[in-house]
Amino acid sequence: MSQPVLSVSGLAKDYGNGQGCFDIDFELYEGEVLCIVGESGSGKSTLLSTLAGRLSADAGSVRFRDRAGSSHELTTLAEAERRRLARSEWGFVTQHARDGLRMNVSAGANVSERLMALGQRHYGQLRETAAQWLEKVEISRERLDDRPTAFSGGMQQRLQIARNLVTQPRLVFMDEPTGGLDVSVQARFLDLLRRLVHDTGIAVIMVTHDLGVTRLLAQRTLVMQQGRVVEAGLTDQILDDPQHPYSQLLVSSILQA
Ligand SMILES: Nc1ncnc2c1ncn2[C@@H]1O[C@H](COP(=O)(O)OP(=O)(O)OP(=O)(O)O)[C@@H](O)[C@H]1O
Repeated sequence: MSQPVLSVSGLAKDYGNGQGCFDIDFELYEGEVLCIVGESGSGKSTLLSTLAGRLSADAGSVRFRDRAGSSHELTTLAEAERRRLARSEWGFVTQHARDGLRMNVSAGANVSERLMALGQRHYGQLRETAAQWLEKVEISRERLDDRPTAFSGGMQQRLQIARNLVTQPRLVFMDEPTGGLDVSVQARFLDLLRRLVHDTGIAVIMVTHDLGVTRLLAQRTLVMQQGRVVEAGLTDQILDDPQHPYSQLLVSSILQA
């Protein structure tokens, strides 16, 4: 088996009030989608932000293997290096598009920004790559010069995906990317995401409340309660035969809904 993209051991973020995330261990491989589920306040977003270096860790290790095979310890990475990796090797898709997009520049500029940050300067090529990525996320290339404010919620989320995937990252963090979308738009968005993961081989770590999303996308799932992982394993096993009482509760509450 290939080396993991991410190896996490003993990771903790302690807000000092007993809240945060603690003793987190897992590995993530290329092409794999891992969902983090759990009730509100269980530490899912804290874990995601700590993994991505947006919050500083208080203990443990997060080792990231880049495309060239070099390994980086993310918990002690210098800020400039973290920014470089964040632009080139990973992406971050937020629940609210306004947090992940630049709303007052064009869709094309949103998609090209990361390429420009990596040194691409040829205007015609940037525009063509941006147009191709809009089409990949099912937005007409005619909309290249429109601002995201003129897009629907589903289109904005698809634009965020294009903005993040254009640099072919190894790993994409997603925080409730379907949270603000209505059900029919969600289904189409999830289909697209599944196809892109399959085609590009990216690894994804996704926080979600929605076990339907987990079932559809994730090979593996972490169940969190009060800042800790109470159950981890294959998604089908966790959803069909949960072992921990809290996972059983979570699954049965969905079945009853
Ligand atoms: N900056 C902070 N300082 C202190 N406590 C915090 C801070 N941010 C979050 N917390 C607490 O840490 C716990 C975990 O929060 P977090 O946002 O990670 O949970 P979550 O599982 O993502 O919740 P939700 O599903 O509602 O987004 C919560 O009890 C929250 O109140």
